[in-house]
Amino acid sequence: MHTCTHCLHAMLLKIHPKNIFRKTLEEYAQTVKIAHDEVVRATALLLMDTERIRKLRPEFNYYPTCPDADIVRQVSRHADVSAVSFLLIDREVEALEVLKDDQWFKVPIIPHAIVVLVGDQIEMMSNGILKSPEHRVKPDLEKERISMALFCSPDLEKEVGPLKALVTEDQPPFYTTAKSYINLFERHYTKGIRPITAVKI
Ligand SMILES: O=C(O)CCC(=O)C(=O)O
Ligand SMILES: [Fe+2]
Repeated sequence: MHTCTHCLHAMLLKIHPKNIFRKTLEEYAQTVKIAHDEVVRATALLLMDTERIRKLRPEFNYYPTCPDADIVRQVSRHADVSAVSFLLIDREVEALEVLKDDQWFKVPIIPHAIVVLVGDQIEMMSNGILKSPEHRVKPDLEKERISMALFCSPDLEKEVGPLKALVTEDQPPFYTTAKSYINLFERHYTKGIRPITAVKI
């Protein structure tokens, strides 16, 4: 049976916790952690906070050939609720698109490259200096596609909000602080609202 929501998120790790693939995934996650620290460091302003972004959540996406591309495209438009996301996209099927200035741009496939996306929590911490882009997957009608995301976030109990160093008299906070920010996702996503609107001042 095919349903479009079913296309999106298959959590293989949960289904196969002892799978041999788990070891490979753990090694990959260790490597991505190094890349993660580099990315956060490269955003200099966040240097003091690298320790806070420590949670890694893998997610596997499988997109079967889809008879109703328009529905899936609408369902999948979102920004990530992570701090930073690392995406391994399909080697053959170009389908990821990012919204910039109200225009959708295809993300090109570059062999062995990892796509790095700023998530909502970095947008909040940077007080809006870095933006979390909306993106979507435009499924291919003829070819199935897979991708794998590693979402990096602070611990749920950590308060996330604009860093003090980035809030001044001239630059007030544009976001409130929030704990468990990722929990806002379900509530808003189903209504088609970006969760970040809930923390914008
Ligand atoms: O499949 C992709 O290329 C992107 C998936 C995605 O945006 C996500 O899992 O948050
Ligand atoms: Fe995403």
